[in-house]
Amino acid sequence: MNAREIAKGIKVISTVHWERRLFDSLIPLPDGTSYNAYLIQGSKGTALVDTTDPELKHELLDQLESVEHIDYLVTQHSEQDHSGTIPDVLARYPKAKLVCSSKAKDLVLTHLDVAPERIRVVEDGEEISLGDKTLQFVYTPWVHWPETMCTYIPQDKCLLSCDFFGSHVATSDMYVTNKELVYEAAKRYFAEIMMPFRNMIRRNLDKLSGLEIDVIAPSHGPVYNEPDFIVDAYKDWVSPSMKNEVVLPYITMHGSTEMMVKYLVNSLADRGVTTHLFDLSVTDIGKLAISLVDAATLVVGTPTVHIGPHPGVFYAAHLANMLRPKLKYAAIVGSYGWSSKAIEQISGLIPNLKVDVLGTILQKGAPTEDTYKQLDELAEKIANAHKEDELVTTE
Ligand SMILES: Cc1cc2nc3c(=O)[nH]c(=O)nc-3n(C[C@H](O)[C@H](O)[C@H](O)COP(=O)(O)O)c2cc1C
Repeated sequence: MNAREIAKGIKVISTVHWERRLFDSLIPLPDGTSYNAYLIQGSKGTALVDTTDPELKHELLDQLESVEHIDYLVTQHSEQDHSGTIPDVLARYPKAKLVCSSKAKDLVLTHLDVAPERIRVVEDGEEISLGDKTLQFVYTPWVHWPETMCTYIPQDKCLLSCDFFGSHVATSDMYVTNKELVYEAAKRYFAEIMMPFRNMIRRNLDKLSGLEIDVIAPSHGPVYNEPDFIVDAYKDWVSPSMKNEVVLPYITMHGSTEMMVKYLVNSLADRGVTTHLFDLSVTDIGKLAISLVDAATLVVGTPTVHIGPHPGVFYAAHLANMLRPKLKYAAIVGSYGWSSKAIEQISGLIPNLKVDVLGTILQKGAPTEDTYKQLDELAEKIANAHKEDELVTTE
């Protein structure tokens, strides 16, 4: 995209990765993504904040063709999708200083080919004046690496937020136009890389609440000219409150586990509980992560394979453990043929989840009338636990 002005003297240079479908070899990207760099031209100096993924470096360098001089190249986050083109930008502008947080210096030096003498470390709250524009640096650690910082430009009430508030959306729109799409993409991004640092993010939100912000300009996805939309969403995601929802990832090889989980979904629905059901053999793992942001209960469904859970369930259980969602309750259901350690092994995979186990139902072969009775009892326990906690149902 051509550089576009979000305020006088502040331009977004968005390099759009329309066709990318996987991020960090981990996060599915159904809607592609973009990497945003910001050019700030003050009366006495020019800064570029962040760069782009090396795959798209020529798009950024082309946009900088008309920019003769850069005094500062600010790197808010050292991950290569924003920092990978730093060596090329520094080579183009030999007098530019690379500005970063104290923790970022080591990451930059170990990940990129940058001369140490070109680096200027800024502390939390430090400012750099560009004349009629000021760059105010706000440390926001663990969004989602330890070194991350935001840049606030008080004259324009503009916050450059890097990954914080970002969304993986490839779009030609500069500002958010499709709120539903951006909400889901931002929630996916939060779920997959920021949820484990929920408490730190809450602290960072508190820190930013002291700033007057008209525009949030993230490093992925469109710019927010109505920042409350995304700030309120983040406040909700990091709040301790949970919803009257069950997340149910499962796998089946011959249908028995599937009969059990589908019965359970109906039984829960009859009791007013919403279930997000995911067949792990086909599911988008990002959707599973999104549903873990709000849910109170995790139910895992698995057949037994070589004594333990199906390998696909291993992955999902490990992911849930790693993402540390709010979750308060759990249960395990499934089918086996002759001998199983599936329940013990799944329990061992989720030590980070401080959950009350409301039931385990392991059926030999296909479900029977007694299995369905047990599933109704489990649904009743889950619904009662949610009621006692006064969990709300999503509208
Ligand atoms: C490759 C494979 C390995 C299995 N290993 C075990 C096992 O170690 N212990 C066991 O009790 N059942 C084992 N089974 C049997 C299944 O757990 C059983 O058929 C179960 O009912 C399948 O559930 P499903 O219909 O949901 O796929 C195995 C089945 C397959 C296909």
